[in-house]
Amino acid sequence: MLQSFKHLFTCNLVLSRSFSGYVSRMRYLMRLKEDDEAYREALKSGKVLLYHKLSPLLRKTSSGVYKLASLKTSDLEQILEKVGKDKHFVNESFLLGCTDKGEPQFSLEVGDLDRSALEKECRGMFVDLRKAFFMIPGPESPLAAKGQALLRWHQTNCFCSATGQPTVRNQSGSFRVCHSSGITYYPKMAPVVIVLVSDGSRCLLARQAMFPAGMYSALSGFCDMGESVEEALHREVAEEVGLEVENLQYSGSQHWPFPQSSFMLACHATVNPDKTQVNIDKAELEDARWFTYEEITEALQNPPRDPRREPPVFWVPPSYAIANQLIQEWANQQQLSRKLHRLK
Ligand SMILES: NC(=O)C1=CN([C@@H]2O[C@H](COP(=O)(O)OP(=O)(O)OC[C@H]3O[C@@H](n4cnc5c(N)ncnc54)[C@H](OP(=O)(O)O)[C@@H]3O)[C@@H](O)[C@H]2O)C=CC1
Ligand SMILES: [Mg+2]
Repeated sequence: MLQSFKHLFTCNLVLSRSFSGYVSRMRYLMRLKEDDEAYREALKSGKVLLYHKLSPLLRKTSSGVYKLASLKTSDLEQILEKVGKDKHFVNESFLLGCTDKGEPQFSLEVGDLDRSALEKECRGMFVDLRKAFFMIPGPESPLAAKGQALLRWHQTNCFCSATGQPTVRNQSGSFRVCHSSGITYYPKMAPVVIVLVSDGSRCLLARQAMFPAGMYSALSGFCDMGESVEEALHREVAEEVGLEVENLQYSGSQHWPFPQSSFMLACHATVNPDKTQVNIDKAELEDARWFTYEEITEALQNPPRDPRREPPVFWVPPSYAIANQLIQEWANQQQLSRKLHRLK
């Protein structure tokens, strides 16, 4: 028996050597989710992102740029003790992923601790996530979002919905179990369709009353139970602006942490250019209108610095939102077809 395990172990080593770095990292993360001992070891050598009441900790670099602060576990233990918390509190961290170099990353909620004392000790500041997205480099946004989403999910899933009994997390935080009912709960995202509708020369953007002043985005909506992406997309456009879309084209997807975790599925679609009259559902939308290529390129080229303080008349969601990707793709497509048209 022992020999066969040994054999398996050797095979795994050989295999992992032949894997690409990406595969090795994914296999490593898989192991950390399942093997508590390996998880504890990883936590000792990993880095932790701190959140205070779900706001991530940022640090200003010497070049004046803000970045997500990730603290070495040993440093964090010392900081915790300085602010009057047991160092073993780091064990409450959740596994987030690992860097390209295979360094494990974790998130920890420290909302019960004194915010300013922590900020001083960590040489950083806790910033509301929406605001942080305007400050940190684009590639850090998904990690900041995931860290917050995972913490929120654990905070709001402490009890079993069948028995009302407390649920218990596994070590890595990849699920929670109710020992009374035996039900395992995994972190969830709600599927949402988002679509940029074009009539060939203009695109349709809308705003909800709760959006920041002047911001217009692509149409979006939660998928109903049992719906396909295509059905949800047709229904949402019909409900919100009274149009029938065709030629659906998938663009990409994104995890979106606000207000709860959504899984955004982004598509392009067209309408018949003779049937573009919008009929807005005022319960959902404050406004929806067609924008020209010139209006869109102007908005893309001049994103507002601080839209909540100085909102422009019209602006589009920032680059970390998948709506921005859709709008950018549409503008590129328009530019190309205009060039081709001129060549004819
Ligand atoms: N990343 C991006 O680029 C963008 C992301 N989004 C995100 O997409 C999500 C959906 O967009 P939105 O247009 O508001 O959606 P909908 O058009 O479906 O309308 C939202 C309404 O659906 C109800 N609702 C809330 N949560 C759920 C749920 N989990 N399942 C079913 N219905 C629900 C709410 O009703 P009630 O309030 O009555 O309970 C809410 O008023 C939002 O979270 C938004 O932040 C939107 C645009 C761009
Ligand atoms: Mg909507």
